[in-house]
Amino acid sequence: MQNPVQSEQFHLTTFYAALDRERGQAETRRESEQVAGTRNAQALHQRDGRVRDLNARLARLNAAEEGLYFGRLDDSDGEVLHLGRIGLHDEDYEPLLVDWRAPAARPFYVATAVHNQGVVRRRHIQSRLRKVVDVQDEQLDLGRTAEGESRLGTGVMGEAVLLKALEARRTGSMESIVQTIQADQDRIIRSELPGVLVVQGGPGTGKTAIALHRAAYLLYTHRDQLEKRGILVVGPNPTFLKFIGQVLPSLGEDGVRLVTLAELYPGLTATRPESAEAGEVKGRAVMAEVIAQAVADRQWVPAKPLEVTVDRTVLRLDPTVAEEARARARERRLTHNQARPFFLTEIVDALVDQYAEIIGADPLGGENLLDEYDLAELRKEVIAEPAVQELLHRLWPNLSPRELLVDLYGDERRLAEAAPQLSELDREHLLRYGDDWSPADVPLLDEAAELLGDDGQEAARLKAERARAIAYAQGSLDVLSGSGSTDFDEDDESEVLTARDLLDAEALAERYEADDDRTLAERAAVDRRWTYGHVIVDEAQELSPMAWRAIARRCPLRSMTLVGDVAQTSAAGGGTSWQQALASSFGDRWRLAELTMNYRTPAEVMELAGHVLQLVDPTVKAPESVRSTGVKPWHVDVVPADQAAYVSKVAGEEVQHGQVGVITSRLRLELVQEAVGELADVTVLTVAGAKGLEFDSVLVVDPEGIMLESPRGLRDLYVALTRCTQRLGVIGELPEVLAESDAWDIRS
Ligand SMILES: Nc1ncnc2c1ncn2[C@@H]1O[C@H](COP(=O)(O)OP(=O)(O)OP(=O)(O)O)[C@@H](O)[C@H]1O
Repeated sequence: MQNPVQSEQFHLTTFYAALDRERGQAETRRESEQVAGTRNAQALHQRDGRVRDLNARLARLNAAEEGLYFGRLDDSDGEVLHLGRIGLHDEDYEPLLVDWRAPAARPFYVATAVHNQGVVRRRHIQSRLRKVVDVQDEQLDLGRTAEGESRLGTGVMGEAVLLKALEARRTGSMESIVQTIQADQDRIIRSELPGVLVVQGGPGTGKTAIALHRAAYLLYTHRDQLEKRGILVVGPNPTFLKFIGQVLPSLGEDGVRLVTLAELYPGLTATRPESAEAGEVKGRAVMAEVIAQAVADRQWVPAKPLEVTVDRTVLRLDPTVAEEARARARERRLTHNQARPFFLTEIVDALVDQYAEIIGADPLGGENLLDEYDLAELRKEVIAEPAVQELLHRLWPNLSPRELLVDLYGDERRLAEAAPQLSELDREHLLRYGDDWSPADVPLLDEAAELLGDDGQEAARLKAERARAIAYAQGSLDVLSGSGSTDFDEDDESEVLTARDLLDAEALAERYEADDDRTLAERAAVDRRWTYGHVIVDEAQELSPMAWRAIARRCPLRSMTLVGDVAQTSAAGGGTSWQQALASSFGDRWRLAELTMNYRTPAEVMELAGHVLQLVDPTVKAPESVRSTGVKPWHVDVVPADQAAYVSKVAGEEVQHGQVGVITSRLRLELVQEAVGELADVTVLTVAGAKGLEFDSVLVVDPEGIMLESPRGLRDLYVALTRCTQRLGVIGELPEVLAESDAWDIRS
């Protein structure tokens, strides 16, 4: 009998042959599509679509190259199922390899010895560069046992393979976990598409990994629904997005846009730093009312009549006229900028009437001497008068969201009028000058954009887009007519009209617009009103109520996955309970799933972090580590003056264990960064920057400082202590909560 490695090598070779065949076929089809000559615009357009589909298929096939085949299920009837990163067929279209996301693959992740779902053996196949390197079996029929079966009885699936993955050195990028997804994680990944799913889990429970695999699962299962609108993934910072950026491409999926909150509003990246207090005020739900009031305040009615001079004639605008015009414009329930022309028309009408009465008055007391033509001329004159324009601008200006906020933040009086519900101190936090933006401004800009509507800039942008499409289409037509003059053959497709016969550039542009060559992420990025088929938010506990409003707006269907840990909240405006965080945008219309196993942090480190968690919230249980390393965390108290140099020395030593993360207080950041310099494999960050990341070895520097420099400092310390996969060292004076623990290996 063949040994398992040999027999699986046979299968693996068959699957790679199928992969190569499919790849070859797709490439050949793409080539023939590209060289096929046609002058018919519609046929061209359809061909472009086919080429795009083939490119997507090829990208998926290429992404499946490493670890193509990783699992096998044998059932009691002798049926065998092979599982892989992608589905493959043989030449007769018989299934060879089942995509891990297909319903048939599910027992691989959820079958247990107690509920074996008919599976008698689960096999894990590990390969490298098309060679099987290891095979692990789990016997799931209770009558039999086999080597490699879960020793701990923890219900951990594929324990040996899992532990190998967890113990492996980190590469600086998150990797796919398709081979070792655990049953409780699988339930979340395959949870139904509609509704808001909140995934609460402590550090290292796999929330990020699961969220990304869920995106891949949803795109596979609901491709028709999701392909056009895409999935939005919101993460805490650019480093984090870089860290997770390879997971979905490695699963062959690209219909996803990854952003931080700072990039959510088109046309700006909001990176201006600001105080935690200002950020907190801006995030409050009440700011929606403040913005609405700020907009309403820009629809001004003067307290007394205003005078304006047109060609030496003084005209008066009565407050009641402005008041009534404003009421009627508001009744239309349009946005501020959309309603503006209706308001202006009434004001101009009133001024023109007055003007006509004055200058058209019959000295003999008869009827007004002006005819319709004269009135139209007077109207033009009134509108052209700069003083009238200025008056109209004061009464109801055309506003962009940025202008509204610049004016609001920069004017104490405006702030007091728009935000009477805020305290004076809160308003002081908002007061500032300039047109640069912090992440907390993004939801406010978005809110303002909703209420103001298009200020003309968006229309200008769309016009530019359209001009681009027309220019492109014109180019295509020129190429077509050029080729038509040289190689047109009477016999060849003589009934097919050339593009120019059928279409002009404008009409062709319309088609190209519908068939945009930019990626989904690129198109969505420039369109504030883009709505996604599904939204995933990572580190969701950090979001303020205003941020939730901006996110919810991007998914009117409310199909969302929100993953986070309310014990790790750093942001002053973030949530410390899901009820409180989500109430204003989702009420109680969300479902909760919880994760309790920690796949990252070793038990020795978690014991220490657990003390901090006890203080953060005594009702929360720390997640249980799936493994221990036998290495206790260590501590050295080094006086602040010597800390940076000491850290640099130790970080240099720690790199022998892999990627090193140095997490320090904001106060010490620069000093430590300078001391560490450009050491390879060492990253120096604050807790905010380390959110969601992990390293083989972590040095936490100045724990007391981390704890004291923010109102949520204890939670920050908890985050910092839980970033390592192997080793933790703490440098500097210990806060009491850590000093009391006996989980330490004390260094001198
Ligand atoms: N089933 C699994 N198989 C292999 N590795 C896993 C599994 N689940 C989680 N991991 C690994 O555990 C580590 C932690 O996962 P992840 O970063 O997704 O956790 P998290 O819950 O988002 O953590 P945090 O809240 O601390 O940021 C990652 O390296 C991830 O790949």
